[in-house]
Amino acid sequence: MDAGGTPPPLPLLLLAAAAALLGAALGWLLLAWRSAARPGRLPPGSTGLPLIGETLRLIAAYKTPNPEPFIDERVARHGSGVFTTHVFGERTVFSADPAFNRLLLAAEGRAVSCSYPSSIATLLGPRSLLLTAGPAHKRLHSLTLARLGRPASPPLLAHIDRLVLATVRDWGRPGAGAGPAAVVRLLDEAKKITFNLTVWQLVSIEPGPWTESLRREYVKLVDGFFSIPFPFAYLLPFTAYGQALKARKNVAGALREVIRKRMGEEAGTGPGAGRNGEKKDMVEELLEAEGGSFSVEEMVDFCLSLLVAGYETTSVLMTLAVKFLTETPTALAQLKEEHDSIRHRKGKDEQPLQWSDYKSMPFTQCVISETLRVANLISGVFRRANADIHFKDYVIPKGCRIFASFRAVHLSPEHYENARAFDPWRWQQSKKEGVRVVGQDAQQGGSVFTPFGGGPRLCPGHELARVVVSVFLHRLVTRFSWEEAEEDRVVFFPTTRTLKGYPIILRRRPGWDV
Ligand code: HEM
Repeated sequence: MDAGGTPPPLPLLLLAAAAALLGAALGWLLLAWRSAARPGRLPPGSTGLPLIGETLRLIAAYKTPNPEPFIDERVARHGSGVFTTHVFGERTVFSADPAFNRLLLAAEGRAVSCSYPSSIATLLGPRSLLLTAGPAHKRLHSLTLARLGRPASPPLLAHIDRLVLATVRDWGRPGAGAGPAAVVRLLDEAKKITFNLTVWQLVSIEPGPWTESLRREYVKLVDGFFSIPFPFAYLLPFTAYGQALKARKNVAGALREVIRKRMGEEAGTGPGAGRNGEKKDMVEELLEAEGGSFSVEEMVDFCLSLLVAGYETTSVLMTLAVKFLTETPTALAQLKEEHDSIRHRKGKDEQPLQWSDYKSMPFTQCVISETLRVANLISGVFRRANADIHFKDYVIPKGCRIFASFRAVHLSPEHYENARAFDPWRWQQSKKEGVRVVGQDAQQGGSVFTPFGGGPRLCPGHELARVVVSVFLHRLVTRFSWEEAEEDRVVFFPTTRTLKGYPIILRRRPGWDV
């Protein structure tokens, strides 16, 4: 204001605003330059535009068929596999460096903690395994591993086989398609299998009207993870997030009812009612764990986190394995040979698969590893620094968000020859060289190849996912040949999947009628 109290003229205000904006932009540039130039400081980088940072560039890259340049260009520009950017409202250190990723995974719960946006945390529930930390996380994680880490258990393998067979038999039914051919959207079928399997593992309920109605609600809940969490969304049931909150309530309610009923039954039968002392499902495991100290709400959140964690990932893995095989006929032929020989050994009838059969699928394992490497279903994990982290010449300050990109490592020519091609035979080579290639492995293969993460949060479903996909491929390739019903492509935003769910035309193979 001037001495007379009259407001300054408009051009002056505009000038002042322009000066303020210029000042802010200069300050921004200076910060970005400082972060790029000073050793012993933040990793080099650019934080992009004020507020939105590089979010739009990241999203634009992931909306193309080839998102790699977003990371490639920054790694090349800054000459470092660890760089600073600003995405989704926050400054974030991005890591494309396997050594730093390894350090971050191992430091979970100490120097770093996993971090989810509050909108996702609300949908998961406060006691979800994905959100708990410290000793509570440790006991929940080992309980999960104890249950899921034994896919070799005969009842589980037999059940997976039964479930897959029931689904593929449906495809063979007259009416499922024209004549001997049926059109199926593979991703939808894979999701049905995955969901029904998880429900069975949790509460021993077979597919039927109850599981179908649970699944309908569950799908709305999962949609909420990728929607905009408007404030007071619970008052806005027409928004996707509002619907997801309502669906969460319904799914939790259905699980709560089953758990309460089981608590009543358990009180009548006493502990250890399962076969040979083996617990029949996850709820039985929880009811008896730690002297029965888990509350109903803890069990509900726990079951929900297992439903969420394995659903999309395993179903997309199944779908993309088939897509990549279809596009690589020599690999498909080799895979068929492997599975036909198992079937011939067992006879043509529907003898269930056994653990020894699973163990005689070495090429299938190569196909699964390669699909995981190329597809990067979990492209990386977010962590938050609990303390200043020193790596090379850099210091990542306490409180900073960090993204460990598995995708950048898996698709880097520095770590894999011809890294962007689907080549399942590369894993045969690595086996010859004595490199084991599963998640946690401390040897070379494991430290670079981390589709299932690592450290204290290593995916407890990693072996189970492999078994499910192997059984699925076995039943698919021994019974059917197929072709794409229409062109489909892999998309990466908001998650990796195929755009149309991969519709295929299936034909029963002669002599292997369903
Ligand atoms: C292709 C399939 C799968 C992939 C690629 C995958 C990947 C991952 C990754 C990368 C993590 C680590 C997250 C982090 O460090 O923050 C994780 C955690 C987890 N996964 Fe999986 N997963 C798959 C299948 C499954 C299945 C089938 C289940 C169970 C039914 C499962 C249950 C979990 C759980 C409960 C966690 C959380 C562990 C914790 O926070 O302690 N996953 N998964």
